Amino acid sequence: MLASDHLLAAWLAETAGRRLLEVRATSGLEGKELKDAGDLAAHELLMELVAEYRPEDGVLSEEGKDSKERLTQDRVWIIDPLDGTREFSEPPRDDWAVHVALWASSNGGELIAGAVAQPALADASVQSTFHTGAAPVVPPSTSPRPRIAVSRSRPPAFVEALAEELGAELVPMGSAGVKMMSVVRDISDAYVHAGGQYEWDSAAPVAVAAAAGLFTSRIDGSPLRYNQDDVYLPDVIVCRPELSEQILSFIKRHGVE
Ligand SMILES: Nc1ncnc2c1ncn2[C@@H]1O[C@H](COP(=O)(O)O)[C@@H](OP(=O)(O)O)[C@H]1O
Ligand SMILES: [Mg+2]
Repeated sequence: MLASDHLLAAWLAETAGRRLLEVRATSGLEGKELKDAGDLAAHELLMELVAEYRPEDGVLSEEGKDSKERLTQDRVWIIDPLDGTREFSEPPRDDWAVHVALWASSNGGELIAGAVAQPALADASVQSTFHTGAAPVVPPSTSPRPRIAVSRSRPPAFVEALAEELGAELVPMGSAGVKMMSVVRDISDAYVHAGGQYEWDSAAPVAVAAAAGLFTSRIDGSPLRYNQDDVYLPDVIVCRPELSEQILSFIKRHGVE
């Protein structure tokens, strides 16, 4: 099974997710200490497992040192060991995730696999790992008006104006990955972010969202590019395809300030 990059990504994200649940349940830590312990435990486990199963590949992790050797490698894993760190430290919140993506130099550089695990969602009735090995099927929208997923702690001001123009409502939640998976899961219809983020915040969820047939781009409509020298990737749109034109047009007319 681990010969497949898709299934390896899913297994890595799930395994790190289980480790995070354990840290949350048994460490006795809270607040910043819990955040740091989670970040570190998931990062170290993922580094060990990638080295064991894909020793030739490069890695870019939020919690690791960026060696830049990855710029010369054909395959690079882009990992956020714990996205939504704040929500992780607020049990029993479930809006945090593990992101594992694989970038390859083919076709000028592209994401070729990705997985987002949402470990705290895990109960028998709800799928909690989304991955490119079995691309999720996005159900028809159940909402009479569009829903836009926004940060719980720092919703960008322009998204409120965008929501007004679209007649949309805002759905606050933590974690970039959880917000993108909320579009996949028909909990929202769009995630529009600007003002700061890094490649690891969006790589895996964008790979999954694209595989599920959703629209993904930068806010100027250009493609999202990964494994760049500068890993700052401050803006992203993930939405149902039928909303992309309206969203891009709003941003073109009003900007994001
Ligand atoms: N303005 C900004 N600058 C840098 N990172 C940002 C950001 N806004 C959001 N992020 C990152 O995107 C992720 C989701 O944030 P939010 O829940 O507020 O939407 C978080 O990742 P981490 O939890 O991995 O740090 C957060 O750090
Ligand atoms: Mg993150």
